Amino acid sequence: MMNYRRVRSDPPGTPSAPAVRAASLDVVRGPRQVLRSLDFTVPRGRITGLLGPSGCGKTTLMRAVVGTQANVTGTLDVLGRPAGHPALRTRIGYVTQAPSVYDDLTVRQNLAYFAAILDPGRAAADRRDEHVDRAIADVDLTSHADALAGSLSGGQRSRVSLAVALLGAPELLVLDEPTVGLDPVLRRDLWTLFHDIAASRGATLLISSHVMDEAERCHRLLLLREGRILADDTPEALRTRTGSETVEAAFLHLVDEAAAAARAKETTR
Ligand SMILES: Nc1ncnc2c1ncn2[C@@H]1O[C@H](COP(=O)(O)OP(=O)(O)OP(=O)(O)O)[C@@H](O)[C@H]1O
Repeated sequence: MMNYRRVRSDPPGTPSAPAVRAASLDVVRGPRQVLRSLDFTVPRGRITGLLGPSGCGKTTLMRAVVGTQANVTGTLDVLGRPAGHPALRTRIGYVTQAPSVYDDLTVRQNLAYFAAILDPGRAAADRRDEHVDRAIADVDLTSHADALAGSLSGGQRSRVSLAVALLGAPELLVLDEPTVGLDPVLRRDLWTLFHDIAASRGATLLISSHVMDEAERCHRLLLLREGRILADDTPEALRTRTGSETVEAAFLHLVDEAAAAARAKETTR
């Protein structure tokens, strides 16, 4: 289905370096400390799900990873560089929750506009057309390529945003709730696409969701609650460790466990 350019290989000596490495990571937004002492890694070439209830800090963590978040302290390395390093700009694709497309342009014109920014110049015109066609096909919008973005459904507009992020063949794709509001068939198709992207070109995907059943589709999970990491494991290991049938049940088990530990700490003071 897809025919991506090969991503550049790791620098010599770092074949298994994680895509993201955080140590003692704190983020303050306004008067609040939103993320507290996070330590985790995101492995390369895999899909890592960032899950947790609304307001737990998923978007804040993603913004820190892509380098758009202020007041980040501690260590946060992304693709071997400190988060926010200018050299990372073309190596990361970021899709925010609100689709960032121009409603008065067609799908193809939207893609062509962003392709011209990424790969400017007349000499690159044919290559750009090829990349635009491929990105549109990857998100299954070929039949809507000449429709105005403003006339598309919410799910279709989200897929245009995703196509824009795929244009530069990024090594790391950071997707903030990409399936929110989509029907079950579209959600399944998008998850198939995410797995294709990871498998066919070794890209790393960090995908947030607050829908726990999507956790089962990830290779690895970071469960967040109130700005802290509750678990960093595979879905299977989480279910086994907590004796739960689903990741949702495992999450609830861990929440109860953390609350019990906090109460025990209070009473021993
Ligand atoms: N601009 C801001 N200034 C101050 N606090 C903020 C700001 N944006 C978000 N917050 C706070 O930071 C916390 C984490 O927000 P964040 O958007 O990262 O959560 P989330 O897990 O992505 O939520 P959702 O699933 O609803 O998108 C929330 O308590 C929120 O109120």
